[in-house]
Amino acid sequence: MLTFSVPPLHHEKMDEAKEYIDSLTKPQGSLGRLEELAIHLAGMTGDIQPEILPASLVFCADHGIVEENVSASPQEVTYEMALNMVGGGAGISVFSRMIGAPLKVYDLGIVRPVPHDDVINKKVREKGTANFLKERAMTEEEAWEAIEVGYEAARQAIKEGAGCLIVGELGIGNTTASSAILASILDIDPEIVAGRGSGINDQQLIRKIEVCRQALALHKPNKHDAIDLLSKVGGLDIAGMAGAMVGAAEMRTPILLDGFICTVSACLAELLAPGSVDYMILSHSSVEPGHKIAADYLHKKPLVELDLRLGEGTGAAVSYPIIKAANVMVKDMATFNSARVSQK
Ligand SMILES: O=C(O)c1ccc[n+]([C@@H]2O[C@H](COP(=O)([O-])O)[C@@H](O)[C@H]2O)c1
Ligand SMILES: Cc1cc2nc[nH]c2cc1C
Repeated sequence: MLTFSVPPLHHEKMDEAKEYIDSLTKPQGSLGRLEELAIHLAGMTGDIQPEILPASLVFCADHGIVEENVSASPQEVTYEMALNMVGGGAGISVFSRMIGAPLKVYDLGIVRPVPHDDVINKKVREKGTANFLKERAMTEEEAWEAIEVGYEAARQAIKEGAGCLIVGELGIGNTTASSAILASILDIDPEIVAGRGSGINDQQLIRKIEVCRQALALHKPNKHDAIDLLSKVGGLDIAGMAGAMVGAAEMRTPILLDGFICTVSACLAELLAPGSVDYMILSHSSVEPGHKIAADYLHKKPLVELDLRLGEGTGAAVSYPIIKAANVMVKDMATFNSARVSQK
């Protein structure tokens, strides 16, 4: 079992960054949220002009709950899309290339062996999670193992030079697990958070809500305990992402959150290691209704709204140039003094 320790934000550096930003050639505050972002980056990294090279980490796994007809897509899509990701043709592949982020794809429990060296084999369960309407999704030991895979993946990416992590997922059925987790954490009816995922019909949505209700009634997870939640109604991909976030937060590395599943993982990361949330930036707002609810719970405001619902880390990769804009503002803009611009 790992024990975590997340450092607090560096408040002195945040004050220093604010003062420096006010000396740049622009009316004070005129770069709005970019200024807030630059101050936040300083607090996270402890550096007012940090290097924020991006890296994308995608955690893939299958979900036994798909037996309950809660997804629009066949389970094979997890396997097929993992290959597409490393083949360069998935959304996260092209957006990672666009921003110069190396992409690593981890298999935590895709139901089939994946015959490609670039899909990193870290299977915690050969057949993915169990159907949590009938039994626990996984054991507590397996939840820890999946967290550890993510934790080590983040540490490795940061050691290899990453200064900003894009954390994504792939797993048919994972919006059902995420809905159950979030409803449990917030003590609300699953109807409030469950949505259409990759595109289910009305009848399937009713079933998805009922599946979540019944699973929560059966397992009664402890909403304060990430391991209990993950092992009872979670997913290996969701656990991997939570571990990666904790690993990044411990190393003062900014984390760009993506959509619904990713943001639910962020809630779990905060349960595992309080303070992790300080190292997170929410990239966009997903169409999935639970995303806004999870974001509000974490007190996070999305940078952009593009009506995305793909997952994989795509919204984070697409939004990275905004973070980079905040970074070049503070690195490259002239000051009133250096450019000899008059100031009142
Ligand atoms: O990130 C999101 O907000 C998001 C919303 C809906 C669907 N997804 C993706 O779609 C898959 C899960 O959808 P589903 O309907 O099978 O639960 C999974 O692979 C996610 O990456 C992702
Ligand atoms: C094609 C496809 C790609 C995905 N990427 C993440 N979830 C997905 C679901 C589907 C169906």
